[in-house]
Amino acid sequence: MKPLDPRLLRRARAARVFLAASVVIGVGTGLLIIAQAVLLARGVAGVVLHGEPIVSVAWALGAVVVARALLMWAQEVVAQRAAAAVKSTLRRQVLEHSLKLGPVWLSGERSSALTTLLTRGLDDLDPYFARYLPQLVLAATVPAGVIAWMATGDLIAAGTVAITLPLIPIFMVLIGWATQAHSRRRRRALSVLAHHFADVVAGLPTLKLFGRAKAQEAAVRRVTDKHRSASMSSLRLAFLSSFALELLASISVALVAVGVGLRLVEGRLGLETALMVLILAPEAYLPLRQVGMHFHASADGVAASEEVFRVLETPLPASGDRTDVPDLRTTALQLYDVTVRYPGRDEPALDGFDLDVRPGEVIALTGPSGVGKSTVLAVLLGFVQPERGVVVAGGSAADEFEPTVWRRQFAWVPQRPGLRMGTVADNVRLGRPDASDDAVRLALIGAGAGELGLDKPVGEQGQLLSGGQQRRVALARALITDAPVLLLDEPTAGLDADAEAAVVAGLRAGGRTVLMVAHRPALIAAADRTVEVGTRELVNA
Ligand SMILES: Nc1ncnc2c1ncn2[C@@H]1O[C@H](COP(=O)(O)OP(=O)(O)OP(=O)(O)O)[C@@H](O)[C@H]1O
Repeated sequence: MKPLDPRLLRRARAARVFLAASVVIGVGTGLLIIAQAVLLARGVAGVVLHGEPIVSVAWALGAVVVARALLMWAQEVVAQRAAAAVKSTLRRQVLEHSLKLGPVWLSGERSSALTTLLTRGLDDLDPYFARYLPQLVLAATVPAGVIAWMATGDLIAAGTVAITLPLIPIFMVLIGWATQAHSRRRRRALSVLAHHFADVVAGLPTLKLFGRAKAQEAAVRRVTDKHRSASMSSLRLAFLSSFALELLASISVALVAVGVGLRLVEGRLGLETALMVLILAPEAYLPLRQVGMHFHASADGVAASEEVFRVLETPLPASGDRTDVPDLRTTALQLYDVTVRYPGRDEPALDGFDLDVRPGEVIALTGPSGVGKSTVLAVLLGFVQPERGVVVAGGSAADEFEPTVWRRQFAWVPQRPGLRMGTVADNVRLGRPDASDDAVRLALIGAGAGELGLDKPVGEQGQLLSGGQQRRVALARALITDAPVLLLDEPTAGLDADAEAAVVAGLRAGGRTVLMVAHRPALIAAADRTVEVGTRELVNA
């Protein structure tokens, strides 16, 4: 683990500002530590040797202590602000980047891992900024200053500190290597735990129905045990490494003290200098020891930021920047020899697929489950990059166009409707935010959902609506857009015959181009043309 990931500085301006402020505070702290030691040594030596009054030194010492307290407060404020700003910057960047990577990249386990990362995961950066980084800066500034000052009074003591001090970072690096693997293991266990809980809670009704709810207890216990033992071994390592560093620092200070004592007795060193060296010696080791202490608390934060960078460094699919997308109301759309292979799959999901979509046509894509029908829609939307072949509109390849502008030509109803919490009207208005109530009502009627009130509440992921209602609201959301092409993935699955008939009528009424994945006869019959995916054959309905 690198002490400071340069990517963090590159990606988050707040981290750079924070580091600069920390260096200023670190240098100030170093100077105050030296001033404090000098004043203390002078005061004690003055009282002991010459019986001088301590008042003026005490005032100066008081001022130094207050100044140190102020610097610590400033460091705390700067650190908390920086942590909050960096977390929000990284969250925003990860969200934006994953949106650009698209729903296919996000699908499956990745979405829950990302949820853990963006919520609880990034909060682990708090101790990294509040404790670890400031100490790291102090470790880089204070010992150097302290040794330099010591050298002006006692070269041998300064030399002893300079030789023993590097042992601490060497030990820290060794401990760091061991910690890194532990921290990763703990993070993985936490992620598995989060997924497992989410899955069990989401699937509780099903598990109860099949009498498997009790069996989950054992599984949850197994996963939590793994997490517990990973956490315990991290803690064990943290305690052990603190002990090792403390021991090393104590022995080093003792070495300095013995040398100073001997030279003092032999009369080669004055009392004031000896006191100053003795007060300063522990201060030289302290920042490094504390870096070691906070290192473990911050390791989770660094692991989280590494995951953030893994997402941010996932290359975006190549895309063009042309914004002159042809209007698909009047322009045909073609797929030539499109072959798609998902990462990690040997078999292509779609193999040499051709399709010619004329404006205003209603086309049904049919074929057995898993043959690649949804993949055709994903290719058209630019969510999946074909390994071979091309999508063409008006003589230009689709990937020459800016993806968001290209996607404005389409309204998409995926297999999972993806509704959000709010009301039915809120969800329909995602298609057109400025739509009037009448327009929303019309879209709902077009989707065969005229009976749904606009203010009917919708829960998270469409809860509080039936499966069929969710589909029809998602369809209304597509119908209310003015996109010339509708891409519908089994839009009438789960609907009764009447609702299906209403949907079919609604689709045809708009006069738009429709490309729909269809299994049900009523929907297939409503199409102008049926295309069997996976056979390269066109069958006219
Ligand atoms: N994100 C993905 N990662 C890996 N493989 C995928 C992914 N999405 C789909 N596949 C695979 O690609 C193949 C085609 O999937 P697709 O969803 O396009 O089929 P489909 O014809 O729409 O199926 P269905 O009718 O069941 O919805 C399947 O074998 C599927 O397992």
